[in-house]
Amino acid sequence: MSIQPKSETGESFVSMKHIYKTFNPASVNEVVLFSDFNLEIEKEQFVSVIGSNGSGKTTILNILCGSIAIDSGSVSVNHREISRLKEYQHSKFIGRVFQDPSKGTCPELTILENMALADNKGASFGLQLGVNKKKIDFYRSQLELLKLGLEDKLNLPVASLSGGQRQALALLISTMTPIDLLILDEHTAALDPRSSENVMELTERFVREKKLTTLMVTHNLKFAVNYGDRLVMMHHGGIVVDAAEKQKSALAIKDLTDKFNEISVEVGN
Ligand SMILES: Nc1ncnc2c1ncn2[C@@H]1O[C@H](COP(=O)(O)OP(=O)(O)OP(=O)(O)O)[C@@H](O)[C@H]1O
Repeated sequence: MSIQPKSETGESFVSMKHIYKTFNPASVNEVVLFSDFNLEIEKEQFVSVIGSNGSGKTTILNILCGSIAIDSGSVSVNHREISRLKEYQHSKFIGRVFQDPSKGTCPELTILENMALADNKGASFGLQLGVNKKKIDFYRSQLELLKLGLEDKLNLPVASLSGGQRQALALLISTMTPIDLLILDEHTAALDPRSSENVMELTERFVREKKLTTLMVTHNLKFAVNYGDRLVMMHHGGIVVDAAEKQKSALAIKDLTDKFNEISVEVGN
């Protein structure tokens, strides 16, 4: 796979520059997390992020999604500064799949209703079922991509699906409309080993077929090594390993466990 070059301005597709972030400043609970943190991601690159507990992985995702404000620095996606946008505005161009399978979908709604909601980016779905056969056919064809037989269960409430099926549906829903960035927030961590393998394989297929720029946080070293084009390891708000292409292909889980012994990262789920 070829990674798209930087734009004419030399800026990467996703860019976090000179980020400073302190939680609870000037209090006993003060946490100085980022002091001049930088991360650049090229278009269509699939980056896995691993790291010690509290190293700042989730905060990076929250900053990109607008749920945490930075103290200073700049954040751009698709060459547009986004750090001052409201959180809801981010969902128009960023898809996020969470660890908790109940977060990406509305359990009490059917598969069809969930897809219609996502298709309208959360606006009242007002789907006129009788006249909107074209849309339903489209949703069915999208569900076929999952190879889980859900295309024949459109009217089933999402609550009755397994965790793995829900995560697959959440992945589909978050990438059904065009997005600039896909964020995977430990999205296999709550699944059994077999389901997490299946969701990971589906993730890889979607990322490649839909040419998605992707940032995945995981505690699963095997997934970080086996999937993606680049592996970033974090510790104490900084990047301690950044391996891409040949360097990443040469990485073995043992190299990472050795490196991780000192920063105690769980291996596997
Ligand atoms: N909203 C918040 N308020 C106060 N402190 C926060 C907040 N969010 C994160 N932190 C602190 O920032 C640090 C980094 O947290 P973060 O959740 O980003 O780490 P992480 O690398 O995702 O950790 P883990 O692997 O344990 O999920 C932690 O010390 C955490 O307590």
